[in-house]
Amino acid sequence: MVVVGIAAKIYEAMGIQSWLPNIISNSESMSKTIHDHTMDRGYISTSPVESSIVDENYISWLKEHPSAISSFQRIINTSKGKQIVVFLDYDGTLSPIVCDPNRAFMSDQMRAAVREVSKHFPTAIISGRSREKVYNFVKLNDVYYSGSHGMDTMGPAPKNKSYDHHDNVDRYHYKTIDEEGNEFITFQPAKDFLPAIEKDEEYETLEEQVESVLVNYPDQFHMTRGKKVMEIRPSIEWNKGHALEYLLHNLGFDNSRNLLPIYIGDDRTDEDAFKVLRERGDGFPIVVASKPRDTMAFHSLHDPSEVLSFLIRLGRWGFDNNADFVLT
Ligand SMILES: O=P(O)(O)OC[C@H]1O[C@H](O[C@H]2O[C@H](CO)[C@@H](O)[C@H](O)[C@H]2O)[C@H](O)[C@@H](O)[C@@H]1O
Repeated sequence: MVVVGIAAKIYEAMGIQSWLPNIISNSESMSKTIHDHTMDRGYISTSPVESSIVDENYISWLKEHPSAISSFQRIINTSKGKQIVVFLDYDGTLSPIVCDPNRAFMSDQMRAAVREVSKHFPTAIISGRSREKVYNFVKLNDVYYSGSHGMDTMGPAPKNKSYDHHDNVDRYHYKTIDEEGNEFITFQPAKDFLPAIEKDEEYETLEEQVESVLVNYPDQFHMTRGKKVMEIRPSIEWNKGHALEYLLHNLGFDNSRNLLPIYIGDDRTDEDAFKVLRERGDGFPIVVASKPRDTMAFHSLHDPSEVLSFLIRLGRWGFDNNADFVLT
């Protein structure tokens, strides 16, 4: 019953109430009820509702940053007469966070959803990775790519590489099956190092070492921090927020009155773009977060599987409303 109570609170926070009286206390049946319900609403069956977000703090945080899925209609209602433009972060947004950055694959489902969205709305992927790396993960030609935190931006590019994700099979490379029986290959070459990576003291030591090197280059470089990642960046005033503005300008959408930018991202570096949207006052910054955190975003999505649900709905809405965008 405790589990039912918490699940009910989560769903209430997500704006799902009508089915609550029908909840049954048997947890297996409840799982199925949640699964069926989420499927009905276009959610993804891998929803972590049954496990990891059973967290009171998260529930109250959700009230401040409501689910972009339950707010979907409200978001769409504000788009009347406006051009929706979609900005997506890559790691942690379109792909799950994994140990090896070279294995942060985007699922075929996500790719199909992004492809569908890009048919109807200008779509850009803004990443801390190099543009080429992101392109090689996403492999869609009709989207804009902005790599290196927006320092390297390019429009539609020809597909230039195939990606083989079945190489290097060893004991770290194993098959997992989701609730629907779909098979996934998981590859975690740094799995054995996880306990060490988790030790804050060691991360801090590394951080100190990097800083001690950078002290010699005060005008040229600075360090930024992401999810278990430190990056040395050239000291120029350019971030994902600038990239967003640059892309809007380049797409010819300077008239903010007719624009509805949507930006979805999970990292600290995405906050620069959220801030730009807040300041513009015309868009929807959406943070991908499975835990409460300080953010400039208005709405939230729990994880990439919810990003997928949101994008599927957006693409479907674009299709139903004949919103065709032709990239030039
Ligand atoms: O702007 P993003 O597209 O979110 O890229 C940010 C960083 O992403 C990568 O690191 C993160 O994802 C890795 C793979 O899931 C993970 O191993 C790492 O802990 C994360 O920080 C990428 O490696 C970085 O270069 C990007 O800056």
